Amino acid sequence: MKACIFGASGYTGAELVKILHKHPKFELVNCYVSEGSADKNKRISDLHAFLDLSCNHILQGVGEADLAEIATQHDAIFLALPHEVSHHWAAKLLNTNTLNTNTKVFDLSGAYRISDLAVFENAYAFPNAYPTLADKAVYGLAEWNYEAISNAQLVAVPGCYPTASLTALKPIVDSAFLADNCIPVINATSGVSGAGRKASMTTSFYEVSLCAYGVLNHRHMPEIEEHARTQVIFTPHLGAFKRGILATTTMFLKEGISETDVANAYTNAYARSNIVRLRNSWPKVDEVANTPYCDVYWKFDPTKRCLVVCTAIDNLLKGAASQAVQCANLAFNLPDDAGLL
Ligand SMILES: NC(=O)C1=CN([C@@H]2O[C@H](COP(=O)(O)OP(=O)(O)OC[C@H]3O[C@@H](n4cnc5c(N)ncnc54)[C@H](OP(=O)(O)O)[C@@H]3O)[C@@H](O)[C@H]2O)C=CC1
Ligand SMILES: CC(=O)N[C@@H](CCC(=O)OP(=O)(O)O)C(=O)O
Repeated sequence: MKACIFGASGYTGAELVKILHKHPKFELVNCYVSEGSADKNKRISDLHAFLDLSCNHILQGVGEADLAEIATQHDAIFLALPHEVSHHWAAKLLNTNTLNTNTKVFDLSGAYRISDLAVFENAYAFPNAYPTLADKAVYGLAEWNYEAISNAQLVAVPGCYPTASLTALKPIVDSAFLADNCIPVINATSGVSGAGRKASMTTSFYEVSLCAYGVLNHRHMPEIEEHARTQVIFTPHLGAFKRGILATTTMFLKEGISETDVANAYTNAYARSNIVRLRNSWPKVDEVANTPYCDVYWKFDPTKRCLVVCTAIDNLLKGAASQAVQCANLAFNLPDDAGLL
């Protein structure tokens, strides 16, 4: 299957290049940046020296006028672009007049993750101009949506914090174990690569120090709430490390739920997955950095009825690029972990 990446010079784009270059079934044929990009015409392995030298794709500058033709040339199209750009470009690429019947788009941005368009506009500060497409987009939380992803033409790959948070929340919420009136509390810390490659004051080396941000108004809170089907209190933090997220989710469970019930909920939910790993000790970001895994560990106090769950992922991989490839694998009838482990 022929694949291409838009935004290949960015942090998640480069991780996609690394995975697809070695993937047994996808052939990476084109890597794109914007028409005016400072990185246009550079070799991707010169820009990101962690890539194999054999990965010698030249970054091609493209604009909206090129999309119709590009859509006919690829089976799998990965968008590692800013939200506003993905929002328009996914719609252009999926124009039914130009689309190969089998072409599928995997959008790493937040443009199509929230189905309620008023909630979306409030979180992203721009309206979704393509409600029909938004309606068709499938949320790519791989372990929870195998079948819908297999049949999707547009997959909205989840955000990094929502991936870590939902992996902890969903086994409990879907089992109806959450105590009445309990609003789960999620505190999560991300490395600076979560903010992307473009230089900014907040991610500059001298400025970064462990700190909360986006308190009670981060755009990932409504994304988590929609897909967990519960309200949450989500507080992100920026940590002084490069990659990884540790999310700690605290919730109260209904009376009568036992430690075994909790263990069964997680074991059953992730029995099929080689990517979500139920651990025997508290996960660390360094143990998942540069891997596609999501590590999970919990402790339940039946007397207090309090459950604390820690999940750890690499924000650039399970939080973005490797989950996008998990979705592409499913969409092309491959095992979800093909080319990832
Ligand atoms: N970083 C992370 O941990 C995660 C990121 N995401 C999402 O994935 C997407 C990519 O993120 P990330 O890789 O971090 O971002 P980066 O800032 O590192 O990369 C963005 C890429 O988009 C390209 N780009 C920027 N503006 C335009 C434009 N107008 N037209 C075409 N291309 C453009 C850039 O190249 P150039 O400007 O040179 O053209 C670059 O290749 C974002 O939507 C982000 O929200 C999702 C989950 C986790
Ligand atoms: C540390 C940091 O800045 N993280 C980013 C989240 C990155 C992510 O998941 O991206 P989406 O934008 O695709 O949702 C943030 O808080 O905005």
